[in-house]
Amino acid sequence: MKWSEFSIHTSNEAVDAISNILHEAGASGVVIEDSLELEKVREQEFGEIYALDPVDFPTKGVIIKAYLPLNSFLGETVEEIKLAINNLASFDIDLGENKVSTCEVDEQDWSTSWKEYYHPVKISNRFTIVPTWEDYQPVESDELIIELDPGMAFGTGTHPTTVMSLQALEKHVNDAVNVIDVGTGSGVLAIGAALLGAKHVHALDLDEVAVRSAIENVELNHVSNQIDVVQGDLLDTVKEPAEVVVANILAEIILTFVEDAYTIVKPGGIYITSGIIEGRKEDVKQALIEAGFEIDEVMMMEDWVTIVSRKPV
Ligand SMILES: C[S@@+](CC[C@H](N)C(=O)[O-])C[C@H]1O[C@@H](n2cnc3c(N)ncnc32)[C@H](O)[C@@H]1O
Repeated sequence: MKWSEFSIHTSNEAVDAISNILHEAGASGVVIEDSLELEKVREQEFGEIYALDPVDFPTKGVIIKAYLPLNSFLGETVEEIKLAINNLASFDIDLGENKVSTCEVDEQDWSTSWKEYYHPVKISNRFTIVPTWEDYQPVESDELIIELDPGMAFGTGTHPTTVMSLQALEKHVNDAVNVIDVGTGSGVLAIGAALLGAKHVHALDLDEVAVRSAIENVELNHVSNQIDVVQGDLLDTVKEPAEVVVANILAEIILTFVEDAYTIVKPGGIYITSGIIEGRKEDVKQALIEAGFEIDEVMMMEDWVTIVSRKPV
């Protein structure tokens, strides 16, 4: 079968909105590539492992790739997608380079082309993200392996906002805590929390494609007994408070539920907010403090920020 490959060079800020447009246009999966990341990752080979050095990644925007079946509606669909993307500018969303290109590919080409790019990536002291087709053996005795299939949807798990969230989870999750993962996407953070020993993880996402992808990844990583994945809007499905709550969503969305988040974090517990573009850091910090949280740590990678806050006892 023939497919049309869309490559959209845009800004970090526009990723969620453009991914939604592509999903709505019928794309079966959307993959986000930091434009310099793949190049750097390939250059910095250390044996089988590729190291990500946060300070080494200048911001050049991202490339979003999506695949649509080649059929008689394609011309119309391409025009609709371009129009919808250009309309985002009227919501003050920076579109960066805003270059859209398409080309024709065979299914076999794109389903195997991922394999040239993605290799095991060590993203923190303990976590290594391994594509499903790689036969990887842990190097360290306490190393934790998260298996993901970047071809399915929602990226490789190596986006700065995901990496910082996993690094924060590594510090705060142990076998005494329950975790809530708001906007689970591929399920990568929920899986990470389960591998760190969390008693239970409640993972949720608004997007049903994300929910399906997360369920598949949870099964792939053999952590179904610790995680439930549901479709839900923000905290609607949350029944019990937890010691650790993580939300890797955009600042605009985080700001809408800071007070509700405060009620579902147990006293003494941790709230990890990620997906915050640098320009919104102070707004989110301020909102967290006003809701009653104390700021524990502010992490930065490229122009992304993760804020770890604590609910006082
Ligand atoms: C930036 S992705 C993060 C995915 C994953 N947690 C990670 O760290 O890689 C944000 C996710 O939030 C989800 N999302 C957006 N709005 C939401 C809402 N109102 N309720 C639940 N999930 C939402 C999106 O569908 C997307 O999967």
